[in-house]
Amino acid sequence: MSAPKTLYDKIWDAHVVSEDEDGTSLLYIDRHLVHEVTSPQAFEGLRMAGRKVRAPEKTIAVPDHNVPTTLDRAKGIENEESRIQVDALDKNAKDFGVNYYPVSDVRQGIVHIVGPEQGWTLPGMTVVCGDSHTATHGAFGALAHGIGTSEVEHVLATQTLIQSKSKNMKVEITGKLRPGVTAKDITLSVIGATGTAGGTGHVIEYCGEAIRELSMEGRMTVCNMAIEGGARAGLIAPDEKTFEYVKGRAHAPKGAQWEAALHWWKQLYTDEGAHFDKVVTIKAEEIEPVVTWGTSPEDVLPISGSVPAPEDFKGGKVEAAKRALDYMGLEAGTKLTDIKIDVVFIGSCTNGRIEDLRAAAEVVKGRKLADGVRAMVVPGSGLVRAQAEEEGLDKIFLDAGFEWRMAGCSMCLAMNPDQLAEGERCASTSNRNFEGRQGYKGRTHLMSPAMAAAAAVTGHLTDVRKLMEMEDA
Ligand SMILES: CC(C)[C@H](C(=O)O)[C@@H](O)C(=O)O
Ligand code: SF4
Repeated sequence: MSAPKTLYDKIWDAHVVSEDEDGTSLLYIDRHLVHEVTSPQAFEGLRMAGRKVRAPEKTIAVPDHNVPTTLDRAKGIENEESRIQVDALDKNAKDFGVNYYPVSDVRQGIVHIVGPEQGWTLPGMTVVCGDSHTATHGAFGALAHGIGTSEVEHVLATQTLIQSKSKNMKVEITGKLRPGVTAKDITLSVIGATGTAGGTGHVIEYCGEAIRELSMEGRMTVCNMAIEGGARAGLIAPDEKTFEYVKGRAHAPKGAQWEAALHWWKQLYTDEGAHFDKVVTIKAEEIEPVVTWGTSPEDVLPISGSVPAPEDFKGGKVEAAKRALDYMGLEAGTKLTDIKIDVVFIGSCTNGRIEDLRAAAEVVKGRKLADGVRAMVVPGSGLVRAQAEEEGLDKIFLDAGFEWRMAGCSMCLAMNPDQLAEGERCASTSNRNFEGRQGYKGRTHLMSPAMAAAAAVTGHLTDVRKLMEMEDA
């Protein structure tokens, strides 16, 4: 019998092409996702060297960060820097013959939503992209992580990547979530518990009853933020839900190939007795709907709490908390539910999928935006948008006074005109609350789609369970 292996060990071992004396390995890459921000120099490097893309059929490109999300976006991009990046991707995709979903294609959207949607992301694969939130694809039991632009060029040219193996970390969420608590609350609570450096040097495998009970979309939300917890990647072992989600998608295997793939996918679990270098266990029943109060994803608290005081922290964190409170314009001791908001953003690769829009719409239905609040819903892909319209969700949002946008990263990072004005405070379903992330001097509170919707209709941070009169509130 060979030694018990973790899921990460198994995928790693299946992809090692060669091992170097310096301890690094050359890994085969199954899927290379590409967006317009981190790829221009990589393609240019190939062009200058007279090289080709080694496996264009395994390379998938889509513009997302810079694209306008207004209905008239076919008119083109005003901002020159943004336009140059998107135009470059248009040209590079054509010149190098890779799979491409241009802005005019209904399948266009955020790269991490398009990959799974089109069946490019499959269990047991290695998936890379010049983007830190590539961790999202780990929800399928794929080893997925971000790479830098020079690595993008290396993968384009060789379909391989030089890597050092990470350590194994297990995050187990035991028991069942209470009503009104979502995948976003799990992933933020994990970071609250471990800190943004808690996963450094590790690949996290999320497991436990609460993870198994999540839908594939919820699992993507959890893995999406593995990087915010410092980890190289997040993983969830594939199961029947995974196979069901993947089956029949455009680029999923078919017929005999499907059967062969299933055979391999069913071996993708951590063996009994396999070693983890670090283990974190959280009880699902103890997780509440949470929001962030500061400028790091670890600045997270249950909505029933109050803004902390710098003295509540230790060491270097005291100064960081002072600065965060100052930047956020918050006073220690303020009840979180007394924090008024100006803007609501529902979207991003964390929470821009159909179930997220359904959850938000359920809260918004029959209600109106609070006075003075502006809000936008930005579906994660054109197909998510179409599905939502088929279900009448667009009408619910429009009737309440929300803007209903086209797909893209949008106000998650404000590379397009969707930005906060100075000092504006936003309830956001995205994954980063860094200073200026959503616009110069803009302030971000991260939360789930249901919680963002509750803030939209009340005008302040709100416990969605109270608004919806759920038993646990
Ligand atoms: C632009 C890109 C490189 C960046 C990332 O890597 O994550 C972006 O997607 C983000 O979310 O900050
Ligand atoms: S939606 Fe946000 S986090 Fe996701 S890839 Fe785009 S900018 Fe990055």
